[in-house]
Amino acid sequence: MAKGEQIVCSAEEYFQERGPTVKFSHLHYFVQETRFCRKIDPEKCILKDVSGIMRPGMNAIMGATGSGKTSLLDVLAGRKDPAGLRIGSVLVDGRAVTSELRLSSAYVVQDDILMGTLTVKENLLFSANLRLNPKLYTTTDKHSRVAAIIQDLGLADCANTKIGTEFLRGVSGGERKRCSIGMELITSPSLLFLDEPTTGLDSNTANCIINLLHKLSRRGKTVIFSIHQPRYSIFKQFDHLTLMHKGEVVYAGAADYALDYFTNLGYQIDAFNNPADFFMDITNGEIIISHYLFFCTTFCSFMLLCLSTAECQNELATKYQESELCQKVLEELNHMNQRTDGEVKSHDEAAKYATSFLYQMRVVCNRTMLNILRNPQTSYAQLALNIFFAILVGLIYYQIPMTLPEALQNRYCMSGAFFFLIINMVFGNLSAVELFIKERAIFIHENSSGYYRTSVYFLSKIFADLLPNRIIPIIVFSAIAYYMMGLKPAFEAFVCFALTMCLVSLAGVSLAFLVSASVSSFAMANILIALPFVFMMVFGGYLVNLNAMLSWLSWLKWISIFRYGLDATFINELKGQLFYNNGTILPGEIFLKAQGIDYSMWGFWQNQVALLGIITVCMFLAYVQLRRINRWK
Ligand SMILES: Nc1ncnc2c1ncn2[C@@H]1O[C@H](COP(=O)(O)OP(=O)(O)OP(=O)(O)O)[C@@H](O)[C@H]1O
Repeated sequence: MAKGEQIVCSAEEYFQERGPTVKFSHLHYFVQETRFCRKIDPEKCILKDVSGIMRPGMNAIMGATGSGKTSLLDVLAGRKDPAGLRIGSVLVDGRAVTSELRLSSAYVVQDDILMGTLTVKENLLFSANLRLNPKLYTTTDKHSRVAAIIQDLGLADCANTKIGTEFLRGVSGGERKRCSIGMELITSPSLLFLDEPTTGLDSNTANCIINLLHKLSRRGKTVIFSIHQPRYSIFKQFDHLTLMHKGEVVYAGAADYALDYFTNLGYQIDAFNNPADFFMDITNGEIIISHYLFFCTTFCSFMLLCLSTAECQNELATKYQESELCQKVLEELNHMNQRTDGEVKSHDEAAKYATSFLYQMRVVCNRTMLNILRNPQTSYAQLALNIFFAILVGLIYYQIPMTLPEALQNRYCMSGAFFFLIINMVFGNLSAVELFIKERAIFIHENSSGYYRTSVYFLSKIFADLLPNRIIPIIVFSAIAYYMMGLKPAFEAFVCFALTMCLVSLAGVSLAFLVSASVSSFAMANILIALPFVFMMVFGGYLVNLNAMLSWLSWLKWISIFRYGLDATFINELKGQLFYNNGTILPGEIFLKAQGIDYSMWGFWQNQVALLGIITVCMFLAYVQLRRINRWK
């Protein structure tokens, strides 16, 4: 397809490709439960011998909570850990589910995962920019496609409204859901999975969403979704119904035949009852086969009834498996399995992204910067905190004299200015632990849907966080504190001081990033970050004489951010300075020697190199941790 050929005015033309047929046979899915980090035996089987065929149209998966709807949907969409699928296979148009297939289909998660500070249109454009190949689609094409989707989903009125965050009221729940669906429709997928698209919406909005899906299905798409308790106007739009109970299929077939099927089994629907509610009542055991009613008149029969009701629920799955309906499906699946036996074992190649690394970098960095600009509280707070502490330190240690003993006491004694500065640099960056935790869900969703590479997300966050939240406030902090305290007047000395402060701060930040990428809760992150900071402070060599106590732990000073920061600041300040004591002049080097600090040129720069080393190692490990995040549902 040549570039530019995609400029289309109507959404209709985007959705012409016919959807695939999804066939799955004898799925047995197991999960390993854990308690106190220990595996509980035996494994839990959450899908038991589930088979079916879903063709282009509206395919609903219904069932009570915990019946296995989402699990089945995830297995079909290739989003569930394949290790749990012990028996059975899923074929999409006769092909096994690979990463490529996963990326070409659409998956709308239950909790809408959208960037709250961006408008509906900006979110859709973000998806278009990253998921449409720029070699095939011009910027105008992408804008046309976004406009068509906005029109098609009825989002025109709120196109320029922000989605909303916890601090900002944005679009309504229904508009949010439609925007989530739009994000997936950008690639005009022929196969669409939706996890409970109507949950949490009022009945009218739910109706609108289902109407929209119905419209898509009539254009040939295969729409597969899980749902519970649909009202009748929604239910009647289903083409195919899979009814689940405790991980087993109790009915799979045409939605409009389901009522006849259960009536044939002996269940009677009340007049005016909604068939969807009726089916749910049957699976929950609240409706019983009519001939059992006879026993209900006596207590004895009541006991019998209870037994038969419990049995009845398990029997539903057995009855379905024995039914002609199921036999037909199995026959068709057997036939297909024989034909595709060789093809199924095709290996899963790494998915290809629609856009290059640099292009992704540009788009993702733009969004991250926009997000920071529209949600600047953290950046403002960081800057304000640094200015406050700089003025505080400046006032406490205002114009430190060059006469002893105050000159040295105030500079480097345990309670001195430098220690205070370094502590502020390290602990002032605790907010960095939220970086990867806050957006974990959005990263997992977008990364596994093929928006961008992990490295792109990592680098964009690092650049976007480091500049506004770390480097700029620290330079401001250094300038205020340095000149208020009256430290060495040479400008180079100030530059070296500011550089040391930046490196100390970045070392603390990189450790926070590592923790942030490794855990998913703030509470855990706070515990994990406080521990190494306190250790580094204690074993930095200034609070405790390591040779006198715990000498076997003295090696910890080599990984102490505090030690490198303090050594560098002392050398920078004391080297070449003269101090006065009762008429005698003492060079700063004497004090450095007394402390055992190497004040040569390398002696100073080795601290910066060590800090850079800590930053590099922690950043690298943070990236590795981000890659290791479990993407399976
Ligand atoms: N990773 C897991 N570990 C333990 N149990 C699990 C896991 N995944 C699913 N289950 C269990 O499998 C069963 C089916 O879960 P599933 O989420 O598929 O149900 P559902 O029908 O979609 O429910 P709901 O409507 O509440 O979302 C539940 O009992 C659930 O607790």
